[in-house]
Amino acid sequence: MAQINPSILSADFSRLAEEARAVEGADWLHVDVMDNHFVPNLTLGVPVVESLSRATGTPLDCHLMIEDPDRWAPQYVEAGAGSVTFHVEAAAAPVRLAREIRAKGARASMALKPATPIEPFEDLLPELDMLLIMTVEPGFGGQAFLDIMLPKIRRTRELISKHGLELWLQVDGGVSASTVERCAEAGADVFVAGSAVYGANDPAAAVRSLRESAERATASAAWACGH
Ligand SMILES: O=C(CO)[C@@H](O)[C@H](O)COP(=O)(O)O
Ligand SMILES: [Fe+2]
Repeated sequence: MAQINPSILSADFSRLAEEARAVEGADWLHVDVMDNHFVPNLTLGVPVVESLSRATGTPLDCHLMIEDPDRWAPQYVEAGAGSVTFHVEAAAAPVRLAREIRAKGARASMALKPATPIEPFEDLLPELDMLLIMTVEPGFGGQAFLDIMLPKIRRTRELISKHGLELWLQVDGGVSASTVERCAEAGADVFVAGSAVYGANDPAAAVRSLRESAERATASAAWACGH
């Protein structure tokens, strides 16, 4: 079952609660936390996540593009996030951190920037509930999808199948009506979409349409046979 997670980064920050409610029916609300160190952009932090979690019934999928996630990630669980993603490039102790996120009651997820390969992290996969493959350089919404990431999505799906894991495979960056099917065919099952949802006249309809396209592509994909 394909999941669509609208990214609040493309919403109007002066009306966050309203914008969160505009995508009710989405599986998760994707919240991009940027610290202007790990990426050259600054967004929001723990107090805003706390308020958002009270303002919407949609669970929060927090994507931490920050340094020192070992210190900060647990605070996002306490603030109400249902899923917390840290970047492996920034984490000092990714296994310990994933275990701590899970122990606090959230789904633990690890992200890879475009130039970070999956292979060195094969043994970590059982510690995770989701793996995020960035399909743009992290930092900004509205960038063009990097189709050179498709082989990495494919290889990651093969590793997940090889180990018989339930792990979700998320793609983030440039996901739209014209790229979602290729991501689904390659093996992704969770799709973050910022500009493709909040740039649409009807964001909730955009979510439904992306989900339909992803599910159609998944149904005919070799990786999903018997999934
Ligand atoms: O993490 C990020 C960017 O760093 C993303 O979540 C973007 O916010 C996705 O926006 P679009 O590429 O879909 O416009
Ligand atoms: Fe993101």
